[in-house]
Amino acid sequence: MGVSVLSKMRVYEYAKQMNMSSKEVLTILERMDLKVNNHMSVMDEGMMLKVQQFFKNVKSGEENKQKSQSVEQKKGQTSTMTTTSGKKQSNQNQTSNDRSQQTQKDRNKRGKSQSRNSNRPNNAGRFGGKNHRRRGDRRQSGFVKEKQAPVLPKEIQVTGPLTVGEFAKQLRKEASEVIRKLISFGTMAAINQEIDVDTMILLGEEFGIRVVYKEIVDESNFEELEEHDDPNDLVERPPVVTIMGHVDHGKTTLLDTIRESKITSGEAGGITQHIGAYQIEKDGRKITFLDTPGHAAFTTMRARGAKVTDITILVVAADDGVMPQTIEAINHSKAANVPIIVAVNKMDKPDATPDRVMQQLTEYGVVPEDWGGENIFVPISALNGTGIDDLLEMVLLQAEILELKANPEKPARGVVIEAELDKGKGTIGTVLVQSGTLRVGDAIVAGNHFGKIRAMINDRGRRIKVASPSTPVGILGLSDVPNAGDAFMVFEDEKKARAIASQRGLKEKQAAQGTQAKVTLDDLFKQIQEGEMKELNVIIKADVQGSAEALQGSLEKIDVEGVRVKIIHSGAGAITESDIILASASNAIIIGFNVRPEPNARAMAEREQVDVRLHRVIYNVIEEIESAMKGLLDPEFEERVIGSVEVRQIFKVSRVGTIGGCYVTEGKIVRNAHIRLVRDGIVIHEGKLDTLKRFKDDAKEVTQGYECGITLENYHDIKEGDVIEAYVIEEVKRT
Ligand SMILES: Nc1nc2c(ncn2[C@@H]2O[C@H](COP(=O)(O)OP(=O)(O)OP(=O)(O)O)[C@@H](O)[C@H]2O)c(=O)[nH]1
Repeated sequence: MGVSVLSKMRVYEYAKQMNMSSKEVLTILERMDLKVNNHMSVMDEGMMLKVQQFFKNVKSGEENKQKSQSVEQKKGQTSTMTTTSGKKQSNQNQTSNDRSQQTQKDRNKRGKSQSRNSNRPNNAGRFGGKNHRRRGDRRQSGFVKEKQAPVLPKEIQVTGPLTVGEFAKQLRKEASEVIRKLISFGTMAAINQEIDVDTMILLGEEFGIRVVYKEIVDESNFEELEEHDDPNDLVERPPVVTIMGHVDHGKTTLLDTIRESKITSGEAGGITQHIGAYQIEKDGRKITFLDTPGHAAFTTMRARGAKVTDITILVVAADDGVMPQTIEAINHSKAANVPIIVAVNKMDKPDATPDRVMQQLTEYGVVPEDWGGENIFVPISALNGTGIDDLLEMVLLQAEILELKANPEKPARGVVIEAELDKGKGTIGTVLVQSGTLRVGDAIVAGNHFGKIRAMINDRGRRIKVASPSTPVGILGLSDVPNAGDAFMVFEDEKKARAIASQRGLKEKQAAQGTQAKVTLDDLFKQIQEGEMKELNVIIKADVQGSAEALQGSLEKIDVEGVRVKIIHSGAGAITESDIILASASNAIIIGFNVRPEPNARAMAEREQVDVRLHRVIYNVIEEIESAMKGLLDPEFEERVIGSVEVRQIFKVSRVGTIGGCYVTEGKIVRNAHIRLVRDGIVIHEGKLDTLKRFKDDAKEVTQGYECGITLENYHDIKEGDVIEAYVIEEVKRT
């Protein structure tokens, strides 16, 4: 840098000389672990040099990245003269360019003079006057070298994190300017480092440019869409309650009692319609109950990603206490983060012992408030109705704590509770509206199906026209039957709904197809030729992470006539069942590098027809895959595993070495077999047997279920628990 430095300077002086704020300099010093107290602290020459070096690094990084761009710019400067060195000059330029349109001659003239201007190592134009020239000089030679000042955008849109360089480009600013602003925020970032949207918005404000975050929305994936509501639009919504508990503890009786005693006001006399959920009113406030007792429905919904329940009522019979399904219900609720209210039922029975229930439940983390816990316990009798009012009050209290809210002023979204095909009416589905308001006539997608809502009925069998958040409602008009737990959403019209539904159907089909056609190296060439294969999915399992990475690097370079290898998973360790599941689900082959499949994984690979290739030399893996892609895979020999033995004891004998006391767990082991020694799923030695003995005698082979003594040729590091796999090499006749 061309800045003249004294051997010592105070931070603020140095900052001034560098045309920076003291805070910026302090931030840099702090990040570089150069301790100073404040702007009055003294910096020595070493410190100054380090700060300068930092800027040099920033600048060289930026220059490398923008090299090609700057070449272009230079070209532009000499040919069209529209690029200048400062904002004001840019404006002047603009005017002169306007004027220059008069004659070609004029343009050429001005061009020459401006070309000289913009190549001068001086930024005078930026500060618009002689007085600032010195300062401009310093800037130029020191930190920010502004080559251009294009018209700045008023607003830019970003869709996610960007690197400093990319963001600067969008702002039409130099990256170094952005870096400098970041430093003033106390953040040190290099040109290639990513910055998040919030930071971009802040930076934008600093530059006077509005940064707007624009979400890329895949509407066909609507269950993943997050709700963004203005808090002012949110209104209270009724809680949605699921009743769970052990068999015969009184779930159905409780659901019936509640329904009969507390039907929504104004609807008395209606005939109960089973639609999978119902709503009651207590003290003018509503509660929605899912009508399918037990945790099966709860879990099915959750497995499909739906979060429906706000509160669980756990029914425990006071005469029976905590039973297996009580515990399951607790675990399901906890896993879903749903608060539990305990209804201690059958209190009318003489042998009811509620204290015992409370005591038992504490063992599972469900503790009454009186005992310092956070669960509400309500003694009830579902049969004769005592305690039901208290229970409902507690539900409302819990709902209040949860502050359940939704925005009713938008198209509805929610979950399918149940659906079936009615011969006369077509698909009848019950949906729970979770946000927005559902209306007759709405175009809707539920699961992979679409439709226009022809009619809606409530849990009293009455026709209704609108359904607000937390309302369960039966709908008519879907093209087909969706699954319980499927998400639904309203779209602007039926055409859009149809398109979204078909997109979702296609996605599902593709996902399902992926699990069917299994790729193997043997038929790879055929599939490539038929144009079915553009990418070979591969899972790598290796003895150590390093070799997995090396193999990954080599395989990713393979390109045979446009077909490439895609590594979908790689890791260290034995090939496990979950590797096989992944391979099967994603139509991949597995490469084991110095590792073996676990016994269960081996069986599963056979069942799932997953091609598992085992190797010890990277080159061989690459060759095998390349050959398979070219249709040249035609090995004349193939290994066949004949048996597996487990080392159960170790004997060290001088002059003989280490003898493994073994047990044949699978197949047989023969004296002249090839072997590999496997420890924790990893091949640690490959070679041949030296001796194979039954008791004291040499044996030619030992079969499954028998013990034997084994020594290996030139290898003595056998350990208890090792597995010795025996195989033979056989000639393969290919058709
Ligand atoms: N005495 C008494 N009996 C009750 C009470 N609640 C339920 N019962 C009886 O207990 C038995 C089982 O009740 P259900 O409501 O069917 O129990 P559930 O939990 O729904 O049972 P499953 O549907 O089999 O899981 C029935 O005979 C009910 O009449 C109660 O508060 N007191």
